Amino acid sequence: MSAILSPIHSLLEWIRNLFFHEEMELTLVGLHNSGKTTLVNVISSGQFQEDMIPTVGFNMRKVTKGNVTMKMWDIGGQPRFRGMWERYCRGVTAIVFVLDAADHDRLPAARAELKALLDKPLLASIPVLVLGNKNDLEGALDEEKLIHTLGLQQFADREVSCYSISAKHRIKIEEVLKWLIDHARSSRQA
Ligand SMILES: Nc1nc2c(ncn2[C@@H]2O[C@H](COP(=O)(O)OP(=O)(O)OP(=O)(O)O)[C@@H](O)[C@H]2O)c(=O)[nH]1
Ligand SMILES: [Mg+2]
Repeated sequence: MSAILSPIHSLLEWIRNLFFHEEMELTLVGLHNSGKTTLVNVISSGQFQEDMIPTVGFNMRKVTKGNVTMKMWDIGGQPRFRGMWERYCRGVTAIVFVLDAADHDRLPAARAELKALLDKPLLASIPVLVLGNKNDLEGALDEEKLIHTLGLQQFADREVSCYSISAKHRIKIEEVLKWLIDHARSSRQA
């Protein structure tokens, strides 16, 4: 057997070595077509599908990997479902806001929806992970540009992180999982 572990094996090994069983509840929100359901699929089964059906309402997926159980609420991003976002974000371990980092025309709308959500007083203490998805596409904004374009500096008084990822090519998925697990731990210790 090769001594060099693939990234996914080393991640699984790292998860198995966690002493505590971590339970976390996440809510994924963001404009439609940003890749929320794709990300949930990639995290839970490793499957990428090109032709996805838009989410109507929401899906819930529970997945256990090693010592970690993740309950993921995946909410539809079409305008008619956005009124549900806040309700599904209340009390979760972390909010994951996904956007299509290559869809420049819709970045202002993504910024406005993110701001409206983070302005909700009941969500003030919940950590937020902003994911600029589809970084495999030409013209996708990198982390620095995302922070600037989304105006993330205005949230300096709360826990907001931003990664540039590709659910399709599994770029930075390990870092996303590590961030989530770290935040599950800190919320348990709080
Ligand atoms: N190139 C590329 N395409 C992606 C990536 N992630 C998702 N997609 C594609 O983007 C489209 C929309 O993906 P979904 O996962 O359905 O998006 P969603 O955010 O769940 O959309 P709603 O359910 O309508 O809110 C699909 O065609 C996916 O194949 C990625 O990382 N790169
Ligand atoms: Mg969806």
